[in-house]
Amino acid sequence: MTDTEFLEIVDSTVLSDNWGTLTRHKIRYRRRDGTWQDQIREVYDRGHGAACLLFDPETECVLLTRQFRLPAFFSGKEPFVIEAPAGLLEGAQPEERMRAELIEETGFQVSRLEHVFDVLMSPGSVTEYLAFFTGTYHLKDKVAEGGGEPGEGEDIEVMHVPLKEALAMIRSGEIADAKTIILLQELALRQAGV
Ligand SMILES: Nc1nc2c(ncn2[C@@H]2O[C@H](COP(=O)(O)OP(=O)(O)O[C@H]3O[C@H](CO)[C@@H](O)[C@H](O)[C@@H]3O)[C@@H](O)[C@H]2O)c(=O)[nH]1
Ligand SMILES: [Mg+2]
Repeated sequence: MTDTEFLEIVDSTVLSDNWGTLTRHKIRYRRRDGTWQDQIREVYDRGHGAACLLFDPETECVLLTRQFRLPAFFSGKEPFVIEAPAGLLEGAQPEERMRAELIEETGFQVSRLEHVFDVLMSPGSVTEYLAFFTGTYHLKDKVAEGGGEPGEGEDIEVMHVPLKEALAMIRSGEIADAKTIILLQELALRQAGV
C-alpha cells in the first residue's frame, strides 16, 4: 500500500492470517486542518463479494435464503439470517460468480443479471465491497437442488417471499441483513418508478 498526501503507513503487523487476514496498521493521517495525527487501525480483509435479488413477476415473490450465521449468533440477534443470495468472489468476476452462487445456494439459473452498484459493507473495519445485482427468475428455471455445499458446512433454506411481505419483514425486524434490505428497497424504488 502506497503513501499519499494524506496518509503515511508507518508499520503493518499481520495479527491473523487464516480464512481472512487481520492486520494492525500504524498510520499517520493528515487531518483536514493540515496537522498530522498518529493512529492505529485494525483492518480485516477476506476479499470482495456479490449479492443479488431475483424477482418473479408471475408470483411477485423474491428469492431469499435462510441460514445459520455464527457471527449473528454472537451479536445477540437472530442467528438464522434471511438473506439475498450472496457469495465471496474468490478472484472471479462478480457476475460470473453470482450466477454460480445462485445455482449452488438456490438451484435457480438466470439469463440476465443487472449490476446496480457496489457497496462497502463495513468500511470502518472490513475491506470488502459487494457487487449488487438484480434480476428476474421463474419457477421453471430451477436446475438444481440448491441448499449450498454441505461439505463446506452450508445448510441453506430457499424462500419465495412476496415482495410486499419481505418489505414488511424489514420493519418487523425479521429481515435484518444490510445487503438484503438495500436490495429490497432498491426493487421497491424501481417499482415505484423512482
Ligand atoms: N473454513 C472456513 N470456512 C468459512 C469461514 N467463514 C466462512 N466460511 C465458509 O465459506 C463459504 C462462504 O460462502 P459464500 O456463499 O461464498 O459467502 P457468504 O458467507 O454467503 O458471504 C456473503 O454473505 C455474507 C453475510 O452477509 C457477507 O458478509 C459476504 O460479504 C457475502 O455477501 C461458506 O461455505 C462458509 O461456510 C471460516 O472462517 N473458515
Ligand atoms: Mg453465500
